Amino acid sequence: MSGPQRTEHPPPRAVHLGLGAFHRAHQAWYTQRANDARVPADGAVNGAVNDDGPWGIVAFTGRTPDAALRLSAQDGVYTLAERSADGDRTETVQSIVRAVPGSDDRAWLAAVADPEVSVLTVTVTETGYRPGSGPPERIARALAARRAAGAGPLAVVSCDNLLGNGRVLRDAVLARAGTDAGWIADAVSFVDTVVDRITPATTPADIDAVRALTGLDDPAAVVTEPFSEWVLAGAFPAGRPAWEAGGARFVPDVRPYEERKLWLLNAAHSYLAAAGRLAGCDTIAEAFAVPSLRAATEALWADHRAVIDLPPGEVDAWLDALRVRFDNPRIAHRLDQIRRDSTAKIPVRLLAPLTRRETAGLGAGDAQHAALDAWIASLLTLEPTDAADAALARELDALAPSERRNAVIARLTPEGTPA
Ligand SMILES: NC(=O)c1ccc[n+]([C@@H]2O[C@H](COP(=O)([O-])OP(=O)(O)OC[C@H]3O[C@@H](n4cnc5c(N)ncnc54)[C@H](O)[C@@H]3O)[C@@H](O)[C@H]2O)c1
Ligand SMILES: O=P(O)(O)OC[C@@H](O)[C@@H](O)[C@H](O)[C@H](O)CO
Repeated sequence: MSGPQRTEHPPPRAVHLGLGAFHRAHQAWYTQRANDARVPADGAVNGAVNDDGPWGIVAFTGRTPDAALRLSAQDGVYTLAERSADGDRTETVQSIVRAVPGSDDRAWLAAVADPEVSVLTVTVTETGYRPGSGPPERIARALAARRAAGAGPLAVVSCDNLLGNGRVLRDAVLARAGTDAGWIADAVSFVDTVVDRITPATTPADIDAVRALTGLDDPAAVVTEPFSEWVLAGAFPAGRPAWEAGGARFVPDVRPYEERKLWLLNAAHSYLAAAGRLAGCDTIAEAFAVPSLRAATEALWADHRAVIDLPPGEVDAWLDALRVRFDNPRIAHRLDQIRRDSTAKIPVRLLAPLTRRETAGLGAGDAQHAALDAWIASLLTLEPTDAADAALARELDALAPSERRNAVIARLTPEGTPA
């Protein structure tokens, strides 16, 4: 049986770091949409961006080469299955033109230094921005190579679940840039984004489902939900794909949208991952179907929405859609995947909105405290997923139960949470 076949050859004009399921379901899919919506050179796509040809992506893995090897074996082409509660719809994505193991440093530097490349997207998880983690240093070295090649300005687009992801990445890269810092500050734009599309890790059952639907053998297939959102703020000094064609929105400031997404969706995910696993559930849909967990999630949403700066009707509509997304029983988003590296996620998802409530004079919400307590209980009870979770669990274990929540708040609350 054969795999998906390439029929389009867009030239490499974008680079990605962190080739995983989400890049295939999100940025590469938006780029495919932009390529599909191409109009003659003098036309405009959705009235927003003049089209100047198709865009191909050279995508690098972050840590393990597996995704690059799988995708290379099928020339970068893969199947995306959109899974709703009623069924699956498949399409072929051809925007990734090369998939490269992250260990190939020479290819990495050459790709970013290519003058035809004008966008670098990044998905390296929350841990990839921790002090001392590899991606900022790798990006700084690649930007130095770009400067040396005289390849001109570039936009770097963080697509990870952080508050102010562009600013955080910019600070981390500049801190490692040495004598290139001045050039980077002038020539490289760091774009803030809100990214949203629930995309679990692909399973063998997903590959079987794609085979049954398409007749193709595709170990690089990705299964995702129909919902998708991308909100961006920042400059693209050398151009970009017409991502509006897939529904991306360009706004002056992403802050209210990122708080809505991280404090409603991701906060609930982390709460359900902790409390749901303790209750014996495996997936978000299972946990959200437990009445007490659903009620606690609704209470957490009530605490958080009080400090989200968007019209109430807009938040209502977004939450209505979110309930449908969480209820989708055919998206098996495993709680064990969501609770990975939780020490890096809780500051953004639970502690920043807690600080915001306090600075707004509302005080911490009861549901926020309950969610933190559930997370602490999960840390102390379940197998840790990384060294940071294990170290924190040891620390909390040595404290009296009544001291643990305050210790977490004191230790992990992010500095500079905007009031
Ligand atoms: N999957 C989703 O539903 C989803 C939705 C929105 C945003 N995101 C963002 O995308 C990220 C990746 O999600 P995914 O589903 O593609 O995961 P994945 O495990 O499929 O891929 C993650 C990629 O990041 C690399 N990586 C991980 N930690 C790294 C580190 N410390 N340094 C360098 N590279 C590292 C991995 O090697 C891999 O290439 C998430 O952490 C999140 O920030 C994911
Ligand atoms: O991908 P992570 O590990 O940052 O977080 C797990 C989930 O909360 C996350 O992937 C959501 O599904 C996603 O942010 C939805 O857009």
